[in-house]
Amino acid sequence: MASTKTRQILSDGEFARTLERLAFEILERHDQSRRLALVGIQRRGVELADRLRRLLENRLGQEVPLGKLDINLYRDDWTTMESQPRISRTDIPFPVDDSQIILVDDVLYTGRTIRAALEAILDFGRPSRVELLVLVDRGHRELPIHADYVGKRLDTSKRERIDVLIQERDERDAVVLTEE
Ligand SMILES: O=P(O)(O)OC[C@H]1O[C@H](OP(=O)(O)OP(=O)(O)O)[C@H](O)[C@@H]1O
Ligand SMILES: O=c1cc[nH]c(=O)[nH]1
Repeated sequence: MASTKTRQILSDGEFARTLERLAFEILERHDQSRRLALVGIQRRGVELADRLRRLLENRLGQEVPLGKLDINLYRDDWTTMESQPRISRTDIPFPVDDSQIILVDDVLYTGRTIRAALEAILDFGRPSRVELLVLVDRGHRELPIHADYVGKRLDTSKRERIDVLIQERDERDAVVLTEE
């Protein structure tokens, strides 16, 4: 049996501080914006976006709309996937036209999830701008996609896997690298 080695990349304290820094970076660029909205990609992007929303609302003193996106139907490997795509929920409860959207996901790897997410968002309307925030950018892009806000950049090998654990779903906050 192949052995696996696991290493913690972010502890719960580092995780919280990283989200606070990312919220400050958003505020630096979106000072007075009333058209700011967050969209989390299912699954853990949604919980991350919700954490960021609370941090932003505390600072801005105004509500920041939060949407959820399930990109499974937009995947470019849909027809070759062995199992049926898992359908969770898409809910965009704000007008997308002219909004400034920050798309939130846990890990950026090939970029194919983000490509699909952009296609999904554009089906709802025409935002004035879309930016990307990820907790971990692990490299190995297969498309010309980059993140505007990055929690942690990691040089990884393709044999490694990054898992983001989040309290609301996994009972603790952490980022873990597994080498197979
Ligand atoms: O840049 P990419 O190569 O597209 O990879 C990044 C995506 O992979 C993971 O999702 P996964 O498909 O594992 O589903 P999950 O979020 O439901 O666990 C992760 O949450 C990102 O959304
Ligand atoms: O390492 C990886 C690659 C894709 N998606 C993840 O969540 N982790």
